[in-house]
Amino acid sequence: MNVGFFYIRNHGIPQETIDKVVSAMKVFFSLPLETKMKLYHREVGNFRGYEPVLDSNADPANRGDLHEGFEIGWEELVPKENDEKRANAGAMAGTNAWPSEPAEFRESCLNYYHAAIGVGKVLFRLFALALDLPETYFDDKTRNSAAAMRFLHYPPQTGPEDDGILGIGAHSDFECFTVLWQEPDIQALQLLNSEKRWIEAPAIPGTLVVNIGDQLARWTNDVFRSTVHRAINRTGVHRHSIPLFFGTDYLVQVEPMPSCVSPERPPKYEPVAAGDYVRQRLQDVYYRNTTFS
Ligand SMILES: O=C(O)CCC(=O)C(=O)O
Ligand SMILES: [Fe+2]
Repeated sequence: MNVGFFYIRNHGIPQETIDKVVSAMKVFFSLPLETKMKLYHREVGNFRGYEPVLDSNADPANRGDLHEGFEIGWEELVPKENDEKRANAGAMAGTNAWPSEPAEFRESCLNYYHAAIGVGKVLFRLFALALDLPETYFDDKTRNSAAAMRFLHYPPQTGPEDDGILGIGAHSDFECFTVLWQEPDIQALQLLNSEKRWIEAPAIPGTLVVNIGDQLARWTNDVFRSTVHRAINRTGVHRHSIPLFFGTDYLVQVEPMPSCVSPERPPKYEPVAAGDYVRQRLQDVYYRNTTFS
């Protein structure tokens, strides 16, 4: 409920699942730019696919973000007939675009994706209990797993502090919460504390970092608050991270829940359909003022 991130240990995701996805993404990012650009997200659509360095810009005060990325949404490892989840994804519907190499990329990514979704489902139950709601409150609002995952590579950064380029500029996340794997012992992530000072969120081996996003802040009328963060990689070595943005189903109306509204705490946010909200925020990041727009 305060500004900050929290860490999870013993999250249950096997180390092998993590090792496999991390090595697969490192191979993918080492491919020639022209190979990766075959999956360019502006051609794939709906924010899926490859994003080159300086393609996004999270902070409108900046010039661009010094990372490359690859983004996916919901997909079963073994497709089911009548995949209801995908059919129902509303404003953010779309299929993933996969590279042909490394061969194990899709399987490694989806194994990790579904393991991390499992962690997110547990967290939703804990958030419900923390709000004095029934434990299953979010279950029917998170059936279609509106969950996007990014694989990120931050090259080491050497430019001056004030040139308007960071690994990822200051922002808060758009969905309910983010489950983040960061490469152990490589410091890059920072968050803005209540005194408006940047403090480090260390990359503690064996943990996942969780931060609250704007959907949950809107939904709970700021009982849970989203925390502004950024990443700067000045370590001299390459750094990778994997955020999973766990949201509510895209068709759900996100509006301050009655238990979070009172005469002393009037509603701060207008209702908005979850998918429209996420889409608009992504559009800002990718189509605002980057070198590519
Ligand atoms: O790479 C990180 O540690 C943070 C990434 C992030 O904030 C984001 O993708 O929204
Ligand atoms: Fe973020």
